Amino acid sequence: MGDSRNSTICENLHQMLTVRKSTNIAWHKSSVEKFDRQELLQQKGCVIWITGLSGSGKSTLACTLSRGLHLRGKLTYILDGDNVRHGLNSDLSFKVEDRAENIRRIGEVAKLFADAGIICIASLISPYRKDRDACRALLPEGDFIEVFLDVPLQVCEARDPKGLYKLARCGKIKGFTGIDDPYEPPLNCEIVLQQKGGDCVSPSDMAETVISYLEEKGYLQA
Ligand SMILES: Nc1ncnc2c1ncn2[C@@H]1O[C@H](COP(=O)(O)OS(=O)(=O)O)[C@@H](OP(=O)(O)O)[C@H]1O
Ligand SMILES: Nc1ncnc2c1ncn2[C@@H]1O[C@H](COP(=O)(O)OP(=O)(O)O)[C@@H](O)[C@H]1O
Repeated sequence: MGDSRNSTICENLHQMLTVRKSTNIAWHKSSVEKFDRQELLQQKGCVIWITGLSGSGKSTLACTLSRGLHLRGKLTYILDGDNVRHGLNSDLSFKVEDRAENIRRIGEVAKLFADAGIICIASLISPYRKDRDACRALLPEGDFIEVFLDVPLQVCEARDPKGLYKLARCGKIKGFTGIDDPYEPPLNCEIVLQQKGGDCVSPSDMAETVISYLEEKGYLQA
């Protein structure tokens, strides 16, 4: 009973957040389009969406990937969940509806970056499949590249670089992903990165896997 009431409240809140309130608006076209910007940059705009548990290595991969692409002369921009929550999303908590809004806003911003011709790297837990799929739906087919950092909870917890798992385990943080809040792994994403037989795969090897994918799909040329 309580659960179904909570989920109705969440659904209503979600609808309130996503209902369109801007009316009487028109779309203005520019004489400089995405195609022109991509020609200028010699690359194709897209979104690389890195999802995974806290401590799985999302920020590390985002930075390594950004550096690797930069060295190849490609323009990137990172939208890291932790960082965006310092500014644009500082009004959002970790409740289910606030996580949904965090992801929705980052998805919309990522879409703008991709339209600018930039390779946008979004790294955030984004624990719900529905929210990630909604971001995918914002972009043209192929331009949303979901990368799942498939690192087991025990490994993330052993790393615990910020001490957050420890706080979550002793109840000082409530609703921590993987402990007392859900994480829904992707069912069919573009890239899955895992450790190999218990050995760590280095962040630069992981970044190379992503760069090879981008190369193969033609994103590193106009
Ligand atoms: N309750 C709870 N659950 C998970 N994570 C928490 C929580 N509270 C704070 N943090 C810190 O916030 C970072 C995750 O922010 P995100 O914006 O990526 O989260 S989400 O996508 O909205 O779920 C996450 O950063 P990462 O460790 O880099 O993932 C944590 O540092
Ligand atoms: N491929 C990897 N192999 C081993 N350790 C890693 C790897 N990537 C990141 N780490 C380490 O794991 C910890 C969490 O990484 P971080 O990038 O902050 O994760 P997240 O952004 O998902 O919370 C850090 O101490 C980092 O040095």
